[in-house]
Amino acid sequence: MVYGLIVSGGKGIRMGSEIPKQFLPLGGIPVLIRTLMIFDACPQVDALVLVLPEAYLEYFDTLGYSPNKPLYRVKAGEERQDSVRHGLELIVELDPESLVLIHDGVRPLVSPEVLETGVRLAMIHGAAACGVKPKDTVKEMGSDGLSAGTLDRAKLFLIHTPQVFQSAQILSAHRKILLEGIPVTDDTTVFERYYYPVRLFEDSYANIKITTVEDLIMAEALLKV
Ligand SMILES: Nc1ccn([C@@H]2O[C@H](COP(=O)(O)OP(=O)(O)OP(=O)(O)O)[C@@H](O)[C@H]2O)c(=O)n1
Ligand SMILES: C[C@](O)(CO)[C@H](O)COP(=O)(O)O
Repeated sequence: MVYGLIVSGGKGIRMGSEIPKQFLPLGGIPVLIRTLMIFDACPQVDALVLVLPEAYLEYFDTLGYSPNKPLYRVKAGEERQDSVRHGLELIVELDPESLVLIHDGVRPLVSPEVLETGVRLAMIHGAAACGVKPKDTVKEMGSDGLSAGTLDRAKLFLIHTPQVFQSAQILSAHRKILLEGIPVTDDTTVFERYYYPVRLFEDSYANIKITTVEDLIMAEALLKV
């Protein structure tokens, strides 16, 4: 089995909207529903696990979308890594041999090709994640606000989601990092700490994470391309 784990349990503090950003309309359709529709239409994905804030577990029904694939709802945790772990616990209980595509619910412009490539590469290499090369020069900045060198762009990769793993391995890695008390913002960081390097592959620059108001404006524009 291949599961799509869509983490949508955040508060969207940086967006500053009344409802969490995953429920805001993008071209008339809530951000999260756009993301779910792409996973629901993906032939490589068998079932969906959706992580939601506790207060929005039932609110989801009011959005009027019922996917064709089985959809399981899971309560979010305090941080993203807790939400991911909650989803993985259910997935491993359902099928310990499965693959999982972990994806931010607030990346509604992900392409079907990236889902397909992620699954294919994870089947070959064990784990795969998409991202893009930086377009800007990247500086290090000291705590004094002064420049402290320039990083070699050729060696840098800005990581996106989906990130694809064997469900049991990534759950075990998440449990270990929790015990170590290390905070993380993405799952490749967790995986490579206890297993092996992740196969990286290029994504579209359009697969943005909707974080602040500017991102919503950009996403609206990208929908028209
Ligand atoms: N406790 C959390 C925190 C985040 N997420 C999800 O992880 C993805 C990426 O997180 P981010 O953009 O940081 O979302 P928020 O945490 O909602 O944003 P903010 O930090 O501005 O509050 C989002 O789909 C978000 O809903 C989650 O499932 N559970
Ligand atoms: C997982 C992620 O989307 C990869 O770009 C990102 O790390 C999430 O970070 P955030 O701090 O939770 O926005």
